[in-house]
Amino acid sequence: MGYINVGAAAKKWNISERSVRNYCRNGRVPGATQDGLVWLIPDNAEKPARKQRSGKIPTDVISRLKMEKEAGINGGLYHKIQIDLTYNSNHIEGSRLTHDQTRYIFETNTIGVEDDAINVDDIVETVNHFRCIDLVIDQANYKLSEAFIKQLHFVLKTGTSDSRKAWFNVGDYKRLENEVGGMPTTLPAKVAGEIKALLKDYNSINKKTLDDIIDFHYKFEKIHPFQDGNGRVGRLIMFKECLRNGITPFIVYDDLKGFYYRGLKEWKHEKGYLRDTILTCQDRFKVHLDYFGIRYND
Ligand SMILES: Nc1ncnc2c1ncn2[C@@H]1O[C@H](COP(=O)(O)OP(=O)(O)OP(=O)(O)O)[C@@H](O)[C@H]1O
Repeated sequence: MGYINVGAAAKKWNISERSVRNYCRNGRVPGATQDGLVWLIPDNAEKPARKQRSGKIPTDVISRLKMEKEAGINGGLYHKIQIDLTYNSNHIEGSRLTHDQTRYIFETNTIGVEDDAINVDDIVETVNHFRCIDLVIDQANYKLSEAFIKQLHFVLKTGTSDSRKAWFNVGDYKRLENEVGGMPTTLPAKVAGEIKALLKDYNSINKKTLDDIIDFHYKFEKIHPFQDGNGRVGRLIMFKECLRNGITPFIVYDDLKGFYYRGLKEWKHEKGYLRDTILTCQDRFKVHLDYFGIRYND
C-alpha cells in the first residue's frame, strides 16, 4: 500500500483540499496519518460518506455514538464512554488522574489542581485518548488494519515526553525489546511480520465472536508491538471490533484489573478467566445501554 497527498485525494474524490483535510482531521479517512503538517492518505482509501441529516434518534450503538459525537451532545452515551473508557484504561496503566479530573478535562479542557502534583503526560494522554475514541467511533465499520492500529498509537502518544525520546517510535513499532508480565514478547525485527499474520488470520474469520476478539487481544498483547501504550491501544481495538461485529462493547474496568491480568496470563491454557471478566464488563456496560434506550444483540 502506498500513500497519496491531500491534493491527489482531492482530485480523486472530486472535492476541495480543505474537505480532505477536514476528513483526515476528524478521523474519517482510515489509515490517514500526519507527517508533520502533511497528511499521508492510503492510496486505497475511499471517499468518506456524507453525514446523515435525518431527525431520528438512532437506537443502535454505533449510529448513536456517531450522532452524539457529531452533535456534541453532553450527558449521553458518547460523553459517558469518553470519560469512563479513558479513565479506566488510563488507570489500568498507572495514570493517577481521578474520574472527576478526567471528566473535568473532557468537559472543560482545563484541570483543577489541589494538593497532589499532576503528571503532564497523564493529562496529554488523557486528551489524546479522547481523540482515539473518536477514531474508533469514526472507523468502527472498517476492517481492522495495520495502518489504523499505528494511527491509534500515533494519536495516543503524540506530544508526550516519550515522543521526544530518540528511541521511541510514535505511531510505529518498538525498536527495543520489552517484556510483559515478566515474560518475553516478540522481538522488534519480527513485530511487523507477526502483526500482519495476526491480522490476516483474524480478518479471515467471517463471523467474529467475542472469543475471537479476546483472542486477538491476547495475541496482540503477547506481541507487544509498541514500546509503550500496548494495553490502551489493545483495549481500544477490542471496543472498535465489538462495534464493528455487532457485539456489545465493553470497558475493562480498573477494579477488575487483577482479573483481567490473570485472564491474559491464563488465556492460552484456560479461557474461562478472561472470558468471564469480559462478560462482567459487558454486563456493566449493558446497564448504561439500557439507561440510554440502546439496543444490543446478546
Ligand atoms: N500475562 C500477560 N499476557 C499478555 N498480555 C498481558 C499480560 N499481562 C499484561 N498484559 C497486557 O499488557 C498491558 C500492559 O503492558 P505494559 O505494562 O508493558 O504497558 P504498556 O505496553 O506500556 O501499555 P500502556 O501504555 O497501555 O501502559 C496490559 O494492559 C495488558 O493488556
